[in-house]
Amino acid sequence: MGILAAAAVLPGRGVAGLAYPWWRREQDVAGGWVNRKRALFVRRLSEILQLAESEVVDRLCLDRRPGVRVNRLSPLGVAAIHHAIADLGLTLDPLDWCPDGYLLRGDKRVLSRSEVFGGGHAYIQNISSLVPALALAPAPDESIIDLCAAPGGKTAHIAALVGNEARLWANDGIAPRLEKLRAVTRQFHVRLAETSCHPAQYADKFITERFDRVLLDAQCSGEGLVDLRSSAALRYWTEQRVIDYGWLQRKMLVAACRLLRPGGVLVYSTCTFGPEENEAPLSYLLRHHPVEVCPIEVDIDGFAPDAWRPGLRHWRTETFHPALADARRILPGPAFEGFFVCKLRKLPG
Ligand SMILES: C[S@@+](CC[C@H](N)C(=O)[O-])C[C@H]1O[C@@H](n2cnc3c(N)ncnc32)[C@H](O)[C@@H]1O
Repeated sequence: MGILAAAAVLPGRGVAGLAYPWWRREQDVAGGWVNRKRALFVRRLSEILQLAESEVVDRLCLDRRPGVRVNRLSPLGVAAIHHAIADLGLTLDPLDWCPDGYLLRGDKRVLSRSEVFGGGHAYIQNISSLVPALALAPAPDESIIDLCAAPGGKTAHIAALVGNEARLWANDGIAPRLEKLRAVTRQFHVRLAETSCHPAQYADKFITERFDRVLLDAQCSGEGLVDLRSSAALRYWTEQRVIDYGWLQRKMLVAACRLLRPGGVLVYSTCTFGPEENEAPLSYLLRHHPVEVCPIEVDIDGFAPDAWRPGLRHWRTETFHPALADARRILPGPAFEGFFVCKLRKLPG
């Protein structure tokens, strides 16, 4: 067969076989795949969050205002930290629902490159990440474990809430991440009783101590952090990956529950939306282990009305535990990243 004849029968070729070269076809196939994945993702989130698809897209295409937590553990003192931040030409707008929590007005890079951050006097984090430690409501003298702790933002927040006066244990399942956690906690003046590198799903096999409070800020598919303006935003996202994480999280939750003493409190959080990673593993825990859901007493409603949704009762063929209405699904917005938080208490028995 001659070249022109071959070109004529190959799919995707133009009349002369050159008008639509192979590399354009590859690009279009990849582009079509990316667009289909994006459409599937947006449709899924629209169902989960009960928002119009256009609103899902708008909420995942935002430059969010950065959050800042002024670090009470710093030897500099809170007033001096505020002065140092003002001297950088930056402004802090207080969050009435989070002590020492602020929204930053100004360029985050100015703060991250400054001695205020380098010296561990103020931590930069999205304000959704402030909710889990507040929900945990730690108290001095308690024993507390953070099971997926690296890089350490929430560990440092817990330490600040108790003035470094709790027995605080930080675990992360990935060794290099644990090193990062050690560096961050040193930088932010956090006193840790223990660090360890165990897979959270088996942590109860390695750790014999039982705790007053457990934070499980689980590894997840990160749907709440997706920025749809980036063509690579969904590179690693698939529904199968979401389902696989759900199985891991179920095991992590069971181990976390076993690490609690009766009456102890567990906070489960993810930065993802899939019910497979949130309500499904939690429903399993509630149906097979002695735990109950507690309301989350962090009042973000005045700050951002309509900022969150209750946990879902149904998703596709599944029905979830009714108590999960007290879980919170924080919607992505101009300040909040997408997040899920649930607080549980271990019952005696
Ligand atoms: C969402 S991040 C935690 C963020 C952290 N809580 C913070 O506020 O800085 C999840 C962490 O889980 C860790 N991780 C992944 N798989 C794990 C496992 N099987 N067991 C324990 N930790 C794991 C990752 O290394 C990652 O640091």
